[in-house]
Amino acid sequence: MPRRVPVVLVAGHLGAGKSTLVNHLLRRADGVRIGVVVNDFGAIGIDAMLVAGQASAVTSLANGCLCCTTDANGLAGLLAELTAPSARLDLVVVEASGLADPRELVRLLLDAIAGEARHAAYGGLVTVVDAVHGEPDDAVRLADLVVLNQVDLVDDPAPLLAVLQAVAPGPVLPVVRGALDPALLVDPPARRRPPRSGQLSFDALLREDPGTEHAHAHWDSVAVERDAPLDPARFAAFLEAGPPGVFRAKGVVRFPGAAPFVVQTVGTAIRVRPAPRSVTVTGARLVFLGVGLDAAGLESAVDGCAADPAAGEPSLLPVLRYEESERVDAV
Ligand SMILES: Nc1nc2c(ncn2[C@@H]2O[C@H](COP(=O)(O)OP(=O)(O)OP(=O)(O)O)[C@@H](O)[C@H]2O)c(=O)[nH]1
Repeated sequence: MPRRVPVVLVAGHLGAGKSTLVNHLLRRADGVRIGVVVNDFGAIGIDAMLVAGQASAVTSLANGCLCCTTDANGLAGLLAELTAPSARLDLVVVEASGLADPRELVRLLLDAIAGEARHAAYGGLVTVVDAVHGEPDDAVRLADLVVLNQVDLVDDPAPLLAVLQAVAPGPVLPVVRGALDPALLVDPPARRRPPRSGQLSFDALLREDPGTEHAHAHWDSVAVERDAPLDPARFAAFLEAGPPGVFRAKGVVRFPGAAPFVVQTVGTAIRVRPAPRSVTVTGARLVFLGVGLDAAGLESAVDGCAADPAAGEPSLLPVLRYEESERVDAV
């Protein structure tokens, strides 16, 4: 059955390192098939990438500029194609022009998902900030993930990091040369197989060359499992608040008197759907992915969502308002 393909928006000022980050994702895709929408083909060296098989699909908007696309048509049609099951992509990355208004971009993406691009899912707004000139702006305030790039060019990135952390709703990840791990954005596909012994894949060969790439910046994942069911209102409030440091979360959860649900979040964008019948969980099985995660804090926050056995069967409405249509499987 087809699944939804996350679409990630990459925003940031001119020269912040957006193309460098997209390049890194492509080089280090490690089996994740990435489609890219760019304004400027030159910046990424797309032709070379297609020849080398690094980019699975690369395209640009007809008028060449995402920030000038006011109708969802240009973007929605493009995303519908890239996320169609026949395109067999795992992730689509849209690199915005440095001039694009991030709020407008997110609106365009959500309109596209609600309309023509029905196999797409919101994959998050990733805002690239350069450590030399960066400052908190709208793109930071809206970001699901802030990538603080070019930290090699400053003596101490800590003061700007603290400022960004204070205003950004999600995590801030300090990196050099856009070294963001695609696995933070999307789960690596199950079809990926290790290369046969004695033979390096193209991805692996690229990784072998220490001159081409920096290692991914460090991020965390925390798994929390509980046997008892959760309270829908408490759990929804926990997700809506955006647990500190979490970029995305996924898992299965059971509420009193109901069959289990699959839950996925990116920032505070929440999606739930009934779990397949094969899923047997009495409480919660959740994984949180982010930066600087506090495992004990997340565990106690999930404990705080426990249902009160004496309270009977609570209403599922606080959770069901995030239920997605049945048209396609979730990611
Ligand atoms: N020293 C250093 N240079 C970097 C880093 N990241 C990117 N650069 C360089 O910074 C310049 C700008 O990077 P780009 O990736 O083109 O920036 P961009 O945000 O795509 O720029 P526009 O497309 O003009 O908006 C390039 O020369 C990169 O090689 C970094 O972490 N450290």
